[in-house]
Amino acid sequence: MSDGGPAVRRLADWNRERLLSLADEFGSPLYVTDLQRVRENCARLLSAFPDAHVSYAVKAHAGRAVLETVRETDIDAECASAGEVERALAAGFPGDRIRYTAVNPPAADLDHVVERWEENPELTITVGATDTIDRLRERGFDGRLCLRANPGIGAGHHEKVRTGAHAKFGIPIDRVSDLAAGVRDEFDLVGVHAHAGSGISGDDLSAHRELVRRMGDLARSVGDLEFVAVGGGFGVPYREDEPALDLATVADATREALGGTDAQLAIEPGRYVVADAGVLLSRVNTVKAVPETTVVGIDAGMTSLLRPAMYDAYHAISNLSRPDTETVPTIVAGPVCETSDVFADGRPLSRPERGDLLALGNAGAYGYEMASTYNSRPRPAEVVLDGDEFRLARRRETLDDVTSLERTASEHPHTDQAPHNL
Ligand SMILES: Cc1ncc(COP(=O)(O)O)c(C=O)c1O
Ligand SMILES: N[C@@H](CCCC[NH3+])C(=O)O
Repeated sequence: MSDGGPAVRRLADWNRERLLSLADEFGSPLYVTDLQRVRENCARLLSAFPDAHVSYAVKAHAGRAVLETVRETDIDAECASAGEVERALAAGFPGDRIRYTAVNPPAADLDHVVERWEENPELTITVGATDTIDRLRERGFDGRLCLRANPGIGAGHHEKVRTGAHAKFGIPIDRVSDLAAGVRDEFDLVGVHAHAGSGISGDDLSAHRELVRRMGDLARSVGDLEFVAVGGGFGVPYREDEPALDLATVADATREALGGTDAQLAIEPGRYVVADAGVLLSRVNTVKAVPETTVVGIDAGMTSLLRPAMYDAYHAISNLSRPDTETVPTIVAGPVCETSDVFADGRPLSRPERGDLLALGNAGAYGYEMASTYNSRPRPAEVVLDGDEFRLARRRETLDDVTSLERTASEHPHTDQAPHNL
């Protein structure tokens, strides 16, 4: 199998001098995304799953440069909202390479996606509730439909990302066959779908296997389907000593669990494509010695990278400014007024000093995408690398951007005394 590049890319594999100079030029906090690594990750997926249909879960990183890079491979786009569909189209994905997975979709999303479907009739819509089918019907949609099952099995790195057993997602799997028979005349029923969750590790593929087995059974019971999608969720090593997921093993386990079916296997990884293609650079502004540790205050916070605050997620951190000095235990914390705005506690770091530049690894997936402007903090900029070239891909947000939606009472006087004001 041609693996398309080394399977693990650790923080130490990034070019330190290059990152230092990018932060000097573009400021911090700064996301840096390496498109060549995105390509390598896509190539590894395609070679491990040569017979599968592969879509990229756009939610992991929806930046234009990443989407264009993925589009140039044979990987399609799996979108979670009208906005993501719009971004996929703008990045050049044709409609037949876009799958929209609707989760309790707001009316505006359905209006928009159905409008796009009218122009791109090969676009596929995946639904996880009969309400969504009714609402699509009301809008005149009769195109490619996929039914999302709730398989009753969740997996993932944290309970908040285990979707497969949560009632929010999908139609209970034992009802899907009947529903499929009922909607076949009206829609072009092309597939069934499920997703266990995000961050499945190679140590335990049992949940993944069981989900795929149930989906194989479902595909056989529904019959006459183009594809059976078993979601994404392939994990990457966040800790320095964690091994990489062995994709060949996952692919073998998936094929074996699926069993014989005419429906093509479909997968939709997000994290695997972009996580190790991105780092977040952040400058130290405060160094405070406290009993037994040193608090290192940095200019990135939970508003730049939410994962540690939300999931207690681990991201490798390195002091790029002092690669060779002895380490001290530290607490690395952001500028947001929340106790959870801490990236690491007890982490050894090369003696940090004010002005040093830190890098946080594996920030390419669910990094910028989950950033916010809480505490009125502008979101970081993003630079993309491609070989020796680099360019600004998303400019830094400004304070004017953050306040731009504000309207004063004199600009928008509100005279409506209706009950909804109460
Ligand atoms: C339906 C669906 N597909 C794919 C993904 C991508 O997951 P991951 O980034 O873990 O591969 C997600 C996110 O968990 C998802 O909800
Ligand atoms: N945002 C999550 C992944 C969940 C993806 C959405 N289903 C994470 O950072 O790990």
